[in-house]
Amino acid sequence: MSPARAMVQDANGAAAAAKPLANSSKLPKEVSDCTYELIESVAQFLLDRVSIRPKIGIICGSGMDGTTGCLADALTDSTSFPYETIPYFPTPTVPGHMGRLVFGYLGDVPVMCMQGRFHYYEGYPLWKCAMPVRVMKLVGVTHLLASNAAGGLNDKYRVGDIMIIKDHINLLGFAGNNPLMGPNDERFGPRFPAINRAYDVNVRRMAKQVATEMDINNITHEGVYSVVGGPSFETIAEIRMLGALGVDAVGMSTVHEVITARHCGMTSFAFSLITNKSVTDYESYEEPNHEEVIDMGKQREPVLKEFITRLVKKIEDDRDE
Ligand SMILES: O=P(O)(O)O[C@@H]1C[C@H](O)[C@@H](CO)O1
Ligand code: HPA
Repeated sequence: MSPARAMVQDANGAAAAAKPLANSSKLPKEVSDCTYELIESVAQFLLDRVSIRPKIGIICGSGMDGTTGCLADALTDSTSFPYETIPYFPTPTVPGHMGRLVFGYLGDVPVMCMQGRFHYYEGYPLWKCAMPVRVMKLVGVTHLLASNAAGGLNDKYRVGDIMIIKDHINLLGFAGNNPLMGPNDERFGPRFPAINRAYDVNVRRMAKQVATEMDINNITHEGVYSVVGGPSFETIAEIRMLGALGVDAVGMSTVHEVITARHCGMTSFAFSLITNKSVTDYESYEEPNHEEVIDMGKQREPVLKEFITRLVKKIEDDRDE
């Protein structure tokens, strides 16, 4: 075992160690209070308590972040921080979304993993939803991998399929809402970042190789994701509009995280698990619901775990070259 590994505390130990400091600090209310220095202090809080130095940060979407069968459970030599023990961190309010930041090894690759994310519909502004991505950056993470659950619009997609995201339509952005709104600190990135190459072509290529190796090409696609605010699912007219815009899958997350990651120079990759088919027919009695989203996430969890583990390994090997 490497010296770095030997120093990692067990999950309970670290959580206990984290508690006293965290309770004394409240999440800032205004974006202008969420400064570089504040994010730096959160990153330092974590770095002081773990010895591994991950280059890959993972955000687990619905179904992969629950109390059972979560990706984070697959990490070895793990140190876990319940969100409420981390200074200035928000806490999730959605059933099925745990709230823990877990450091550990996926296979033999050091990673940090968000088990539970923050959504706009929970009442958090987008900068707050995406704040953990900046923490990852200052911890030293170079690659963000985000997963989500999404409704499938593309006729070829079936429930349980995987969609590698090649691009997004930021509907919240169209409505004048973006995680980068507010003062810009150039230490994170430029005022006007380009976002047209948000989903890294090289990592997407690796993900497709992984799908081939796992023999899951028949359930793997590449497509366009659109974010809506939620929490209500879409109307039929809205789904038809999104389809006409070229959207393949629709969800309520990820885009603000990827924008924030790209702004601070991180390489980004994201994929959707198609947990339900979007309803396009006025005669249909089908209704999307959160329970089916969680159930499908759990059913596909072994495949997704394998998919992410192999991808993380490829990214790490590629970084080393
Ligand atoms: O966090 P993700 O985007 O995976 O969660 C999706 C969107 C809503 O939070 C929820 C709807 O069931 O799943
Ligand atoms: N719409 C929006 N978000 C979602 C869906 C959906 O159909 N399924 C899972 N998350």
